[in-house]
Amino acid sequence: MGTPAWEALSRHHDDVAGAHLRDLFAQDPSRAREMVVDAADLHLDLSKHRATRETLRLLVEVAEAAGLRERIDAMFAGERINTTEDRAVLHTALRLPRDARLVVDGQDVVADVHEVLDRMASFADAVRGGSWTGATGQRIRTVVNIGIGGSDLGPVMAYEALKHVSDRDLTCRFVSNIDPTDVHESTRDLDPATTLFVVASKTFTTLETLTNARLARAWLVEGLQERHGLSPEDAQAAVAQHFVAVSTAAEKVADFGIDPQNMYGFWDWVGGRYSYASAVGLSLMVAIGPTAFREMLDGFHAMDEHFRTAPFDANAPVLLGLLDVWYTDLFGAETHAVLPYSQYLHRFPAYLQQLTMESNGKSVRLDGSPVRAATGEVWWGEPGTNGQHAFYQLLHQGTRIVPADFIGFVEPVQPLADPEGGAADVHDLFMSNYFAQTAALAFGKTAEEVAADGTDPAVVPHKVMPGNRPTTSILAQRLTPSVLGQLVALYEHTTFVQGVVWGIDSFDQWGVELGKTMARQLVPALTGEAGLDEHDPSTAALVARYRAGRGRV
Ligand SMILES: O=P(O)(O)OC[C@H]1O[C@](O)(CO)[C@@H](O)[C@@H]1O
Repeated sequence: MGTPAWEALSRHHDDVAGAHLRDLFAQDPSRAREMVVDAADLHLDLSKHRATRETLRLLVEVAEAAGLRERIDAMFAGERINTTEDRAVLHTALRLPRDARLVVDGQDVVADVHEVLDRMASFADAVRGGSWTGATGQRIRTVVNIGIGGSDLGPVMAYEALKHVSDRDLTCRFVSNIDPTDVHESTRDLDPATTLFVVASKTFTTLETLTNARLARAWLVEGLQERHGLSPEDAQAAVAQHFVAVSTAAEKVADFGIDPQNMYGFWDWVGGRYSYASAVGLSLMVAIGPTAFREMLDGFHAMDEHFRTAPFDANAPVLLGLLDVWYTDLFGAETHAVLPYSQYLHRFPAYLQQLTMESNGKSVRLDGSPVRAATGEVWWGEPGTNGQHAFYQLLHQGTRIVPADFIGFVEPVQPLADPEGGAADVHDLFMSNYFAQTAALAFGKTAEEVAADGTDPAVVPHKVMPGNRPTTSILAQRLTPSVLGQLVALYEHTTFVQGVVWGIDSFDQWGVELGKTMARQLVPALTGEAGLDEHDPSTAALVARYRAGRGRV
């Protein structure tokens, strides 16, 4: 921004912004073949973007001027690029192969990573194989992950995505919200004797997680006594068999009462939203098994290597990140839709919300000065085809520009014949929507075409499909653990690329702190132990109403 490369891009935007995708394809039909990127097992079609090959070239120059090469190298080398927290950013080290070596502060982090992975694998095998039992000797049937943010969204997203490779004799549940109904609904039909809790919290200070863990511990201890006749002492001691922890904070885990032997650690160079390839993925590993988990890590690593080594003009995360900058800063796009054509990926948009918005929702640069352009995008989405019957109307005919990612798979995970017995199976019916939607968004339907259908002239304007709506199509053969890892790493690095161009720290999250502090301070006001005078008039009035409703006037 402010560089000659940025100025050149802005001038180029003036030239191409008015062009319709219909014209861009007419001028350059080969863009369908050439504006594509292959990264590991992912094929990305960028041809339906409101951009030309010249645009991509100029965007790459912007990235070079922003020092992207140096920033990538610094991240992979373990430099402390998260400057506001003075931390290295090394989620990529979580997926390095066993024989790699990366020394940070005199310590080979790869050896540390694999030591924890091996312990996790032994534990996962023991739970899956039935040798790790609950206090009554019964095998574990349900794993309940208690965590929030990065300690929840990654594991739950990946568990849902890879359910088809999970052990169906075991079920995972995920409790995150401090709303007590979450823990209640997640445990009410469970047997404490066959339930294992994984308390996942990087800091082990997060109010929601510790509160839910305490509620779960009380439910376990009480249930083992009432339903299984354990003495209070035995039920208390059973916590060791029914609770494990995932954290960077060993002392706090011990203070909570979880045996440090049953703690799986990670490191401060793993950000919460970048953490599910670490021990934070323990519940997932129990569900899908160590082999599939390692396949997923290999998928992450394949994308890491692509990002680290591919030239920028053939580098998927670089080009996706730059296209996001293109739309955000030059077209004024405010949101970004992610539309997986896979029901298994139904939590993927929610996962990406934390990844992208906690990372890039910033308004100051690394040096504390105000950013020079709009940053971040509001990420949202739902799986297709559900979204087609809900919000696609706005994508097709609304006045806003919403860049959208369509993620689809060639092979179905569950092969099912067409119930009518035709040539098309249900996956064909499903995927025809994936292809149709991006074509309709790009090329639309003109007034002439609508009129030619014999449409009432008064209705023609309502049926015109403007087209020129940008999309990325991401196509992979099949939703495997490896492909899931590749997809996640793709978006992690895309997020980083944007942050580098905007000059921000994509790895801190100071903006979440004030609300947490204020919530803690407000508790006495809610109970009536403290007055309301020190709060702003609006909040005081609302709390007064709440208090009255709870009989605490
Ligand atoms: O794993 P922890 O330390 O409990 O934190 C949970 C989440 O809370 C946040 O710090 C935001 O409040 C996220 O960045 C993080 O993923």
